[in-house]
Amino acid sequence: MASTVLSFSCQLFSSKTRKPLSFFFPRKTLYIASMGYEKELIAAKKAASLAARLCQKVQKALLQSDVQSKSDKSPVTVADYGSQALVSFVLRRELLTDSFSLVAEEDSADLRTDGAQETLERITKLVSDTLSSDGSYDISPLSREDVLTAIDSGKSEGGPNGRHWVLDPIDGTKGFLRGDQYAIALGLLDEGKVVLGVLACPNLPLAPIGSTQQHSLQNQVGCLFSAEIGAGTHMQSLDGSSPTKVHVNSTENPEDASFFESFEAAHSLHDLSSSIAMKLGVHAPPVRIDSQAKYGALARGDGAIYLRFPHKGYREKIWDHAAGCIVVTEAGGIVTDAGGNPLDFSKGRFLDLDTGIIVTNQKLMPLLLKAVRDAISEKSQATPSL
Ligand SMILES: Nc1ncnc2c1ncn2[C@@H]1O[C@H](COP(=O)(O)O)[C@@H](O)[C@H]1OP(=O)(O)O
Ligand SMILES: [Mg+2]
Ligand SMILES: [Mg+2]
Ligand SMILES: [Mg+2]
Repeated sequence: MASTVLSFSCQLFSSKTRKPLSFFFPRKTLYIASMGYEKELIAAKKAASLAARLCQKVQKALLQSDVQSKSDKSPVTVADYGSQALVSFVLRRELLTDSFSLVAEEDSADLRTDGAQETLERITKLVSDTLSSDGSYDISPLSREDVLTAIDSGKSEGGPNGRHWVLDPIDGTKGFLRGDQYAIALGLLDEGKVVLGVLACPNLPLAPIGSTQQHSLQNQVGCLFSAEIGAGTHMQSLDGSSPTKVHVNSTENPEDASFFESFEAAHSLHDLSSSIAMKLGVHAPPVRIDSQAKYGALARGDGAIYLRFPHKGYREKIWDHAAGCIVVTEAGGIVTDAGGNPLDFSKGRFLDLDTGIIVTNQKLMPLLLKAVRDAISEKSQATPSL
């Protein structure tokens, strides 16, 4: 079981004179056991890895196909639903619990219509094939109804009590369609707090992004990040290498920091990020990639800052940040809204946020918060509707 070690020394004071008494307690070491989510973490890694396998198959077929145009939404639909059904199925099989609760992005309403039966059949075959390729489940062929039920198990509202799994079966749909970055993002809430998170990023290079140095892992892609509260963040290849511990970039100097943001300008205000970066003195141009792969890349130190400022009116969902948030915080980083408040995952399916999400290391956060405040106030003076 993972544990956190705290060391401290302590001195007593006389209640009459307020002078220190002449002895010290010896340095003590306290072992605070983490709550222990090992079983859940193993299940989550297995579920996300299998879902990644399913998504990779669909993305490969999509990119090789001469027939389907990239704007065709159907392959993405098949992969989204397939990934959600698969994760739900694996978690239930691995954890064997009666109180299974899943907050997930997709639901089966569209698949229950008459016109969707062919799509549903494709999804059912994909899920069955992926499960059989793993070989660890003795499944009689899955029925369409099994798949619909598995997808609909993601309708939970979450909240502050008990345990809830939180899933984005494909985060970064646009990246998936382009053949770029996407992630399968799975987290676990316990009493409103994220206690574990797994990010499977099938197209993320094992070597650092943006590094100009030659690296032995240069051409290998497919990363699995996993984090458990109090136990740090690890990365391994989706092919199954052993996990290594990762840490956020520790730079204190914004001039050495590079920053991540959404590839899609529709998802985040690029001009606001540029103005924040300028105020901070960041020299490097933004690194624009899709999905929570940004959180993974940041957790292993590829860049030092992630800025996300959705357009007015957009409400962030918990499945878009739960796994990414713990992957970064357990690697030593901080995730807050633009006002410096920690993200609150206990409010149901949505996050209530002040303006945007910012991520960096402990040392840069005060400078970053100031730059964010200044840039937002300048922008709102120029455009009062922000
Ligand atoms: N208008 C929008 N503004 C911000 N985020 C969005 C918007 N539309 C979809 N998203 C979600 O943003 C996330 C990806 O953002 P990015 O890749 O830019 O970081 C995804 O969760 C995506 O949903 P989805 O899970 O359906 O892909
Ligand atoms: Mg998403
Ligand atoms: Mg999604
Ligand atoms: Mg979506």
